[in-house]
Amino acid sequence: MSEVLTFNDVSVVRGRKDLLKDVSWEVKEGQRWIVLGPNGAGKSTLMNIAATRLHPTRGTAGILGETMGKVDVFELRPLIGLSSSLVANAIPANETALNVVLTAAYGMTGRWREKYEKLDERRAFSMLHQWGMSTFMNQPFGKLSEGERKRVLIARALMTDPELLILDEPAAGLDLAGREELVAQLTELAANEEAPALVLVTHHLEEIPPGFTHILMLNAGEVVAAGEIASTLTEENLKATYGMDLSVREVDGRYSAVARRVN
Ligand SMILES: Nc1ncnc2c1ncn2[C@@H]1O[C@H](COP(=O)(O)OP(=O)(O)OP(=O)(O)O)[C@@H](O)[C@H]1O
Repeated sequence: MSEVLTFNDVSVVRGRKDLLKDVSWEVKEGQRWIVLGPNGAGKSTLMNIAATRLHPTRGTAGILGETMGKVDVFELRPLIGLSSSLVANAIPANETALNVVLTAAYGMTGRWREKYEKLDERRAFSMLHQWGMSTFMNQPFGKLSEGERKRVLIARALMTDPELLILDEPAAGLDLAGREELVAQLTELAANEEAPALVLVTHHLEEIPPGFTHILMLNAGEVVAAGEIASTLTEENLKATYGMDLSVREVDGRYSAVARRVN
């Protein structure tokens, strides 16, 4: 199984603060990871390194067999699909849903004067179709609902047929039905052997799609625990992650957590 991410003692320091501290993490081909942690734990910072948007201050970040700092990131980026608020914010509000997906093939966020291949246009349409968004192809991104935007962003992230797909809080802002539909689609994606390695950042155990295999738990920039979900997502590790006594339930591969009642 080949290495997708090999992070050794990765730290990111800004001023006197360690946004990440000595994070070691390995993601292999075929694995599906959840990254969990409270606000400010460093999840997005870690995803920005994995997506080659940020260099570690210390340590080494191996990405798809290359080492950050020793490789042209523009060669790596087409191999990494990223859906995040950072990407969403870079997209012009008047760009159509189809163009949002299509421009990923050219490493851009807005269409300008480039000429696109018919083949790319067909693939962009097919990606939108797969994520239930083909009827919105001509609608401006800025006029889509939150849930529709999330789907377009995932279609965009998959446009280049990446080897690693990073979804940073894909269910944030979705209503209950929207979340459940997304979890169902991500469950299908996780089960697809052709799908890239997956990394999904979330705050909520309810958003973990069945079929995800591993979890990385972060607190204050440090790894609390990492490993297979079944053995790692324990009440003890959740307490160390969130500083709160939580009671965890698992029903048919779906997880949930609530505060433990003190009698
Ligand atoms: N450029 C920066 N300079 C200083 N501090 C920063 C910088 N970027 C992020 N931070 C801080 O680093 C910490 C980690 O931020 P990050 O966005 O990675 O956390 P997160 O786990 O993704 O949080 P959330 O769940 O709220 O999105 C936060 O305390 C944030 O304020």
